[in-house]
Amino acid sequence: MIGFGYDVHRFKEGRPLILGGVEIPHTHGLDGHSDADVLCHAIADAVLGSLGLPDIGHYFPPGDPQCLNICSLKILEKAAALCREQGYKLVNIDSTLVAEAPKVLPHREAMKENIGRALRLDPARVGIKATTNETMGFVGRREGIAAMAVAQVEPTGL
Ligand SMILES: Nc1ccn([C@@H]2O[C@H](COP(=O)(O)O)[C@@H](O)[C@H]2O)c(=O)n1
Ligand SMILES: C[C@@]1(CO)OP(=O)(O)OP(=O)(O)OC[C@H]1O
Repeated sequence: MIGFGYDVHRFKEGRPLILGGVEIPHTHGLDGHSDADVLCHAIADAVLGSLGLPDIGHYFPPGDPQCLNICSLKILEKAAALCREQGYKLVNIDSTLVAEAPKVLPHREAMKENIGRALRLDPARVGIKATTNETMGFVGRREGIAAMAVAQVEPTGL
């Protein structure tokens, strides 16, 4: 079974930029109630979607004081735990970050390690790609970063 996830967060000055659990040096971070890790959020929704479960807002309600600045790797840990509880295991993840800046690919290996650890998945099975939006739209105007992800799961018995 497969699932798809999409998320977007707006840039905000004075916040750290966290992507895939890695703090990436940049002029702006992303705004959010959590750590605003747009990549982890998209991947979590892809995992939850593959199982037909509700999205991350159901498990981590927006505005919930317990979610304030939460490390989004914890959200991935929860999604992976739900997957195991349902009798499924993750096969692989693929994802794309859409950001005009900064360059994120230099941090790819560190992000893969973090995400693999949180999901209990071999980092070699965590795909992370990046593209600019060629200066078009809100991403092109450097207003924020978007992320898309797919997840594949299969029954544990296979
Ligand atoms: N935020 C980004 C965007 C892109 N990259 C890398 O640059 C390559 C070229 O991107 P274009 O949008 O100009 O085609 C892309 O394939 C990525 O390898 C990046 O690291 N960070
Ligand atoms: C995880 C949550 C918790 O507030 O994080 P946010 O930073 O609000 O991010 P968003 O992707 O807008 O919604 C998901 C929320 O459930």
